[in-house]
Amino acid sequence: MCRRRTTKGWSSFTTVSSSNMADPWQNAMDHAVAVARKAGEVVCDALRGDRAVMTKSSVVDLVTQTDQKVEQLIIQSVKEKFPTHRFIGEESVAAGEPCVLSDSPTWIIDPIDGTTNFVHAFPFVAISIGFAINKQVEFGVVFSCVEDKMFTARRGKGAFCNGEPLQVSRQEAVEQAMVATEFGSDRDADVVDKIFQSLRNILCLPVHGVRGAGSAAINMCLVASGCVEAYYEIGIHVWDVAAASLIVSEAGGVLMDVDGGDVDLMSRRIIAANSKTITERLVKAIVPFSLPRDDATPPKKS
Ligand SMILES: O=P([O-])([O-])O[C@@H]1[C@H](O)[C@H](O)[C@@H](O)[C@H](O)[C@H]1O
Ligand SMILES: [Mg+2]
Ligand SMILES: [Mg+2]
Repeated sequence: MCRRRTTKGWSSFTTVSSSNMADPWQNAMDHAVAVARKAGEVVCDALRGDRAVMTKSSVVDLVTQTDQKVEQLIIQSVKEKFPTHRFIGEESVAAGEPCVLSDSPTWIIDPIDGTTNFVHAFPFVAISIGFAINKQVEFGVVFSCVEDKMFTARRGKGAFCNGEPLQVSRQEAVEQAMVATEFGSDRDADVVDKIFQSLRNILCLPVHGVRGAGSAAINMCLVASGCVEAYYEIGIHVWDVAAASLIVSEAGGVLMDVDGGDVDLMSRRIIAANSKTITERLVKAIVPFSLPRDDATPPKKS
């Protein structure tokens, strides 16, 4: 109990700590968790059936009807509860919607992160839902549905997997680190050469090992869980990493651009790591290159 001075003398009042204050986005976060779980059921059901494959930007950039169906399921259910909110969804952008992150409340959705895994029934696929206001991610939900792992983070309140708190690894010696990365879906020979050059540099640091789950969001949750020290990739999109970026930072991790600058979720490049020390070692080893930004893509629809 504290005392404060009023015009009529001293009165008592109780301080309210920020952790006691009602969270204005708790409803939205609960909804994200519920709809991610429902989406996970759809994805796991589809894994047991036929999965017809279509392609997008290249013959190895895959999409299925399940990606499109799950994105619509998520967007429709959010719209019913939060009709004024905006969306950036992977498959909506592929269909011509703009990829714009304004200051308005925006849901950033990857209906299936790991579509290539999904097509091959390689059991690491996730539903990723980030929520941003004023261009800052407020909460992130990544549901690795085959593993039945629900990763969540609320800005300033920590990161969790199935309700258990997450903490990044404390290992700061890169020579004892495990690093995750992906090859992505760009098969341009120059790009592939740069990816291999980075991989060679990192293997020769040396590191204990290099892994890749086939899902950017799951790789980042592995960083948050302390199973790998770092994940990096050039070629990801904002919907791959928005939710998981908060899960990593709330678990005590670091986010950076591959050139050592500030992370920019629209830039298509990221390092997510347990520490600044490991991140800086990786910056020296990665051969950086640039791709068209997500928010530079002109909308196909007027
Ligand atoms: O297309 P998608 O399966 O949602 O997402 C892809 C996966 O996260 C993959 O691991 C990564 O290498 C690609 O860069 C992403 O685009
Ligand atoms: Mg993805
Ligand atoms: Mg996807």
